[in-house]
Amino acid sequence: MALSIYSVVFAACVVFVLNVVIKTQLQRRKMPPGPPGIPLLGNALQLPSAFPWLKFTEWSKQYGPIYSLNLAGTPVVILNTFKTAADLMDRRSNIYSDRPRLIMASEILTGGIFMIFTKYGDVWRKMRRASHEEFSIRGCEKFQGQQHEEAALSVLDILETPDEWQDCLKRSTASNILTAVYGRERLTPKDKPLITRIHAHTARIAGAVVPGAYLVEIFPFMKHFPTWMAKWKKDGLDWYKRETDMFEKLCDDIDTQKHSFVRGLKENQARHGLTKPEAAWLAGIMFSAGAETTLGTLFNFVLAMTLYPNVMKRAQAEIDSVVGRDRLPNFDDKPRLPYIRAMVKESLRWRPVGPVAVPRRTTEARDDYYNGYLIPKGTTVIPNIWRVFFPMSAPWAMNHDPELYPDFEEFRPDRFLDESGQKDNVPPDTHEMGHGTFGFGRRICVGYNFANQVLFIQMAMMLWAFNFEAPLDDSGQPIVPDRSATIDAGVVVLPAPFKTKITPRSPDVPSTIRQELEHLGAL
Ligand code: HEM
Repeated sequence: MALSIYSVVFAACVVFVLNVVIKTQLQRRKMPPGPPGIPLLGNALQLPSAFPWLKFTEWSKQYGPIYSLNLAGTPVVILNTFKTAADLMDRRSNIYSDRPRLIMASEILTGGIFMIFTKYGDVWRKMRRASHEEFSIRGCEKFQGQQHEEAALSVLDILETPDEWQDCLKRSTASNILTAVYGRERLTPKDKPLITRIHAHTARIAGAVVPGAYLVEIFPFMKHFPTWMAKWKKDGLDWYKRETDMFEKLCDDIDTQKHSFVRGLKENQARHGLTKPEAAWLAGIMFSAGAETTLGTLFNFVLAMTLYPNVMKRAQAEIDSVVGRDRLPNFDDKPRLPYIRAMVKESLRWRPVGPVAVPRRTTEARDDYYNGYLIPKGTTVIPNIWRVFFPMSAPWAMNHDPELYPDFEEFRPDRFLDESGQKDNVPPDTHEMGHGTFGFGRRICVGYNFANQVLFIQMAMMLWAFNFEAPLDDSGQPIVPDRSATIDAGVVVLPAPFKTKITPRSPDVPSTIRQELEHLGAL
């Protein structure tokens, strides 16, 4: 009798597993082509845990602009061109705007109100509307004064400690965001504990997203375990409470005399309808989402300046002819600095700090079809924005698409200018930006206007003030940085540490910066 119960249970399991395998295989046949996998696990074991986007690009060579994977039963679609991304994420955004479920990172550690992971629903809509208002192109103009001052101060910092240029930029990008969000004064060493705390918060969330970090992602029923038998859940909920207190306190303490994101949220609270914790977490995410991404892009810019002296000289010539040497560049110069505008685009295209943006999930409402292929409901959709490292016969990765950028590995800003060299010229389906680094559709980066402004003024000021060159070794040979070495820093991918020699372009650089800062009342 006992044997027959076991036999029945065993047979039921076999039928269940076979059913899943057959269903998955039948579904896969209708989906875009892709590498064959093994039963149940599909392609899960073929994907390396480090730099998986390199594998995505390698597969794209074989399977083209859109292909599919099966990651242990989860259907995944990889998009490798701007057109496929725009067709789906821009033009069918009602289906493609959700995020994959992240139980630990989104539902437990951040209470479901960490905007970047939030489900495509009412909370996200409220947050998106409120943040879009403050960070729209018009909204961002209010931050230009502060960004100008911050860029000038950071250039002065670099001038005084050129070997610590990375720390100087780190402080200035952090300062930019915290000043805009909370109306704080420029960061000083006494703010270090706060910055360390926010960085630890970001690192904790990034760690929770790593595949395999928490079993609950594979066995979702574990979310319902009581906290006494699930320490990971208790810790996560404790962190959520502690960090809610931290973000709420930061909002309570804002300087109401200064323009800031939080002041705007408070003034429009009734219209936005955000609860106190939702508003506090919305403000809090801006640092996690905006500081390291902007910083990484500036590191890539410095790398490019070190590798491409001719590009640097052309940019400096443009600045000198428009701005001159008696004052610093400012935002009013932007319309007359097309090459610098193109340089911002090229820095974001050349080395995107987020190789696969933030993955999406199709809504559960219905299956979709694209070019005759099935994209089942609940599919994870990954835009492959990354680049290729070496010439391939047919690589597909959006920012390094050889059909749009034949010399894709070169840093060449004038690819984004028309023949006159004055007007912007960008490929279609890139939101007029020339790259996919800020993502697509309704969930495109809400801070991109803010980031573009910071990048523009920071690059313009650095090029006005400095020359960058590869330093020499003991035998007088230039130490050329490795252009392809990268490190995965959790939230972003950065260039591996490299050295650059930074020198002022003329002896009066320090006095001109000081004069301007004194005039602004910033010194
Ligand atoms: C170079 C700098 C930046 C890069 C490369 C970047 C990139 C991205 C990407 C790829 C996404 C996901 C888009 C998608 O799903 O299609 C995103 C989302 C987001 N970004 Fe940025 N970002 C940058 C700067 C900023 C800044 C400065 C802020 C805030 C001031 C910010 C706030 C956000 C937020 C809140 C989201 C979530 C949007 C949503 O889910 O609706 N980002 N960003």
